[in-house]
Amino acid sequence: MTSFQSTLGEDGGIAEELAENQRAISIAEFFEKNKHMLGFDSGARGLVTAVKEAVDNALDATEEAGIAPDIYVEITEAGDYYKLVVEDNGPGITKEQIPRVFGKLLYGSRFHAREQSRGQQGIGISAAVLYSQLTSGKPAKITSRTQGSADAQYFELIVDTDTNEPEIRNEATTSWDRPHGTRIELEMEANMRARAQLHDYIKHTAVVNPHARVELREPGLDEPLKFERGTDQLPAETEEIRPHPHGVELGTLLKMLEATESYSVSGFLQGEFTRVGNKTATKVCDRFRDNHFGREMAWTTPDATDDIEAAVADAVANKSAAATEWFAARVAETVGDRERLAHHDLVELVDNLADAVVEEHGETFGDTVRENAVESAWAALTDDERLTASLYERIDAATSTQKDDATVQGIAERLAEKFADAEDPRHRATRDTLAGYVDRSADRLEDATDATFGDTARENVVESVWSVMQTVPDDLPKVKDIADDRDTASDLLTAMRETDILAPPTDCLSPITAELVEAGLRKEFDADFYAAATRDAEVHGGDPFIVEAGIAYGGELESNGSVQVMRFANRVPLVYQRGACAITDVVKGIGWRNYGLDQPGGSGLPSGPAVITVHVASTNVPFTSESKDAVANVPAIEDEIELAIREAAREMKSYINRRQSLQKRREKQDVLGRILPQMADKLAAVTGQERPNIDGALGRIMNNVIVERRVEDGTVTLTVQNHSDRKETLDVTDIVSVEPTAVSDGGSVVDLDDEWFVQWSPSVSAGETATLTYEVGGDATFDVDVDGVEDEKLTVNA
Ligand SMILES: Nc1ncnc2c1ncn2[C@@H]1O[C@H](COP(=O)(O)OP(=O)(O)OP(=O)(O)O)[C@@H](O)[C@H]1O
Repeated sequence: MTSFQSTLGEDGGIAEELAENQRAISIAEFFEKNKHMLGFDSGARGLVTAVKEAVDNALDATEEAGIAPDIYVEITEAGDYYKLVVEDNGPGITKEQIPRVFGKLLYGSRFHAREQSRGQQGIGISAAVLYSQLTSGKPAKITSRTQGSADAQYFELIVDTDTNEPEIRNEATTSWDRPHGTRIELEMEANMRARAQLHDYIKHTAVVNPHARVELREPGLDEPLKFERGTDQLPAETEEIRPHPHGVELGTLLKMLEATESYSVSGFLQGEFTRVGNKTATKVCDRFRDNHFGREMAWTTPDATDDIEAAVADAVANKSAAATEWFAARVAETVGDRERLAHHDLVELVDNLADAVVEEHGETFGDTVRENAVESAWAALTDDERLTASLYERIDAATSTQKDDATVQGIAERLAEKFADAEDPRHRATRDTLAGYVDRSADRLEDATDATFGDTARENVVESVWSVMQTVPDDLPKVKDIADDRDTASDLLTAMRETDILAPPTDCLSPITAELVEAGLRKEFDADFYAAATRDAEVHGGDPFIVEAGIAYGGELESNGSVQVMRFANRVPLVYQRGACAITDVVKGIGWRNYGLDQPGGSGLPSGPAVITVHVASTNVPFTSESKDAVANVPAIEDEIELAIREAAREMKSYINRRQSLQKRREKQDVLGRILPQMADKLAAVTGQERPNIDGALGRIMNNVIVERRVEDGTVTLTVQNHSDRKETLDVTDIVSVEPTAVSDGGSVVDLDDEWFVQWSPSVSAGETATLTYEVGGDATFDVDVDGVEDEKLTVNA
């Protein structure tokens, strides 16, 4: 045979030559070459990523230890390089762990934990160390003091890229004025071109972590950027959860099977997974049995069972005629009593009767007799005609009136053949095998006749037959055996995924809450309107997640250009890869014109004075890459992001509508305010009569709430006339320079530096008037303040 390889020549040795250059690559070496994957693709970006990794770790560590975070970040120019210092007041890191945490990639405490945390992979901070040593050649300097210890530990170290192990350059015990915490010092080639992103990261971190105190110093700032703690309340503590059966992959399952102490599958499922109790474990085990062993077809039994009786009698040898007759008659009779019978039913039934025959006739029916009896009875029960009749009934039920008799019969005959020809005489089949039988039978029928048997009809037949097939009672393989056999493990995994199981608990998550999302927006943005929404927890790939969204609108927000979208994942601001993020995609996909924002072309980022913020919290946020810049397009998460944004956007829409209608009202009022006096003047001129009193006319025409004050003989009367079409509740405060007395019902008086605040909160129905009174002696000055009704709907004549 001539092969392409023969043209390579006779010299050989190419593989050997190649082999000389082939060697394992350490993970550190890999990331040294692929820094961009971890967010260290340029000096500008590298600095931001290093800050982010250190600050995220500081927040994780302090929160885990129940300490209110106090984080200090300092960037200074150091000759050709930049020096980054990040200090926290966390629990510190033990002397043994420091080298591994900072000098070994993929070393961390969170990779296996199903709990919401900022860190996930155990790469972040060691990658920053790697980047700093590669660009400046200097080791990382770490100081850490653990809670309760008198001294701090100091290390200078780098990552050995050949071995991915820490290389300690210097080590000392030292003193540190912080009672506990960690200080990291890294020198790196960098620049401040990404200053905006750095500030955004720090500012947005403060927005979603109001319990943290954060301070940033960098060369471009005259004053440090300080964010004081807004609350002493730490985020709710999260619970670690076991994996959910719907979320694990085959590799993880195999590892778990190897590691578990459990002996049985049921024990393994209940012990290692969340939301699996005895009942659910049984359901999974039954599915597993179906996938692994297949089900057994249960055939309908004949009305007359003479054939079965004769067959059993023939099969029993060397027993007395009486015992044989009794046994054969009972087997036939019991079979006849059943509507359907699977092979394992027959085995059980024969066993029971064989045991009974000892009591009746004193003769033992051993294994061979039993096996022979089963075999003969099964053969008599499953002749071609019976198989076809049983299947005809199932196919007819599945296809109802759509198929003619000949077609149903044609499929039944062919399918019966498949069962009869199968290697396993017990007529066992997995669902896939059954589907194969049905497909081939239908294909053959279509070839032989002009009947058609489409996909839906085929699926219905499979379902109909499968529903009468029975789960077998065989013992499941033991956990240790499954761990050694990928195919069996895969059957188990399929069963886990196919079984309905309660969604995982959500106490492993710590959402910011709608209230704090809104408070964070209020703190940072001077807008007219704020709204926020927190959705209920959902699940993706076995991991629970919660989406929250907030919107700020109007006020001092920039009205030119696109709205600002702030993205957060597990309370970490995402500042890069905006265009590759599911959050941005969802914002772009919403029809914002429906919510009152401009959207050039009807899609894409809306424009106008708004800020949209979205937070995705999960035990496993699916990021698009290791640098954790963008949320991946997982449909279940995208759906929730959309619903959360729409919830907040609906509130914004009603606010914008209300504002627009008030704006129209204001314009109308302005026009009326101008023309009413002119009309009054004109009327007086034309009629020669006195100019009509137009006080209050504007308010009445505009259906306003009118507040008027009259003072007569020391009695002050404030009237509140409600000309609108709904009940209004107002806060009316009259500030008076003389002490008031005899304040009418419901009123209160507060004395402040010789000014008296007389207050009422009247509720006035549409078309009604409320009268509020008090008395003053002597000359007084008055100033009324009314709250609770928009300015545009209020006329104050006082
Ligand atoms: N400032 C700190 N205080 C206490 N422990 C820390 C601190 N920084 C890091 N650690 C510990 O070191 C581990 C490794 O941190 P690293 O940044 O490499 O990974 P991570 O935060 O777990 O995950 P990711 O790679 O997603 O950032 C953390 O899991 C944590 O246990």
